[in-house]
Formats: sequence, structure tokens, C-alpha cells
Amino acid sequence: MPALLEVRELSKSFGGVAANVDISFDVGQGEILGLIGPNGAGKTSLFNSISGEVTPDRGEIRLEGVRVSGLGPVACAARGIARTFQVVRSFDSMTVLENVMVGAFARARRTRAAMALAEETIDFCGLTGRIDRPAWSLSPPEKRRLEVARALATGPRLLLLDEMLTGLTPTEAQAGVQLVRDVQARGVTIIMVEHVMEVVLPLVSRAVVLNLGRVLTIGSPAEIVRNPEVIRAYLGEKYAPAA
Ligand SMILES: Nc1ncnc2c1ncn2[C@@H]1O[C@H](COP(=O)(O)OP(=O)(O)OP(=O)(O)O)[C@@H](O)[C@H]1O
Repeated sequence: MPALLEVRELSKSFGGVAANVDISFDVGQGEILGLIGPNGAGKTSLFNSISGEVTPDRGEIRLEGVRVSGLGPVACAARGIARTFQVVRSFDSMTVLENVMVGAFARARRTRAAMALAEETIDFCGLTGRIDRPAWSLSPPEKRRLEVARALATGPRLLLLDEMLTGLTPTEAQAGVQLVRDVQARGVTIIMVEHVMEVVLPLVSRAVVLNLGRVLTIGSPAEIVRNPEVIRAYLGEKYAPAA
């Protein structure tokens, strides 16, 4: 798999707090990569650097070989990087259609074209019946879908999903998993931050495990759940192999 995204020796501190330290990994074209680790490990900070909201202190991020780190969120979006947020950031008084049109305007000049793109994306994300509802009236899983729809409407090559499945019931989470698979089937590469291991590990080809701002390990789900350091730092003893 050729790399779509390369992160090289990335470090970022906030005052005295080292949020990311010397982080390097690749994401293959079409891959679903998991980004996991305990609270405060640096996952959202890394997303903030990749999506351009934060400029790393050191290191580099390249999308298809072209440096994108430090360009800012608008330029990163224009180059094909979109994201969702851990705390849903919908425009509550606007309808579902209007929310998704905000994303679509990243690539459509005219209102009619943005509307067509938004309608198609809303259908794809399973929100057709909600298209004219104000965002505030949606259920929590629908709000997560709206976040995905707004990000997808920008036409990304790389989609960063920040805890999209957290707080959902098992049935809602399974529906969310199907949406992630459908997005991948469209050719979009995905990095997902998740804490629900039972849901995320079957979905990803590899996971990067962060701890205290550093990469603890990178591996397949089978390698991750067997790694004693990952069990100690994050997964807990229920994942320890039977003696
Ligand atoms: N803008 C900021 N200003 C100051 N400190 C920050 C900022 N952003 C992140 N940090 C700090 O960096 C560290 C990593 O935080 P980050 O939110 O990236 O972790 P996380 O792995 O996403 O955690 P969680 O799973 O709880 O969302 C934390 O100690 C956090 O307090």
C-alpha cells in the first residue's frame, strides 16, 4: 500500500506539556488506521496537527509526498484532509442540509452544486429523513452522522474520525461501523481515534498506540492485544493472553 500520509518525527508541546513527542508513522492509501491510547496520550493533539489547526514544533506531515504541516485548516481541507470532532460541532440552528452544504462549499462554487453534493452525502450517511430538520433536534447518533456527512461533503482523501462511536449503544455503534466501512469503500483513507476496542480493532488494519505523547507501538490488532506494554498502559488485564 503506498503511503497517503507520512508523519515524521512530529513533536508538539503546550507550555510545559509535551502532547506529542517524536511521532512517526505512515497511513496507506485506502487503509483504516486506529489511533488508540489512554486519556491525555496525545491523540486529539495529533489530529489537530494533521488537520492543520495546530502547527507542530518539530517534524513534518506529508500528504502524497507534499508537506501539509503548518498550512492551516483551510489549506489542509483543500488538499483533502477532513475531520470530525470528539465533541460534536454542528451548527445547531441550521438544518441538516445547510450544515452539510457548509462542507460542500469547500469544493462547490455554486449553491445548486453544493446542495446536490450535500443531498448525495446526506443520503450516503443515512440521514435522508432528517434533511430539513434543525441540527439541534437530532439524536446523538444522528449528530455523529451529521459530523461525518459535513466532513465527507468536502470530498476528502483522508478522513480523521475522533471518537465517532463513543457513547453509542452497541446497535448504534455497529451502524456506525458500517458507515465507516462504506466510507472506506468510496476510496477514502481513514484514521480513527476510539476507546471502544471491541468495535475498533475488528475495523482497522493497524493501530498506532500512543502513551504519554509517544508512540508505544504500531501493529495489527492481533499484535496490539498481545503486546504486554499496551496491556499495561492501556488495555488492562482482560486482554492479557490466558496463561
Ligand atoms: N491547546 C492545549 N493547551 C494546553 N495543553 C493541551 C492543549 N491541547 C492538548 N493539551 C495537553 O496535551 C496532552 C494530550 O492531550 P490530547 O487531548 O491530545 O490527548 P488525547 O489522547 O486526545 O486524550 P483523550 O482520550 O482524553 O481525548 C494533555 O495533557 C492535554 O492537557
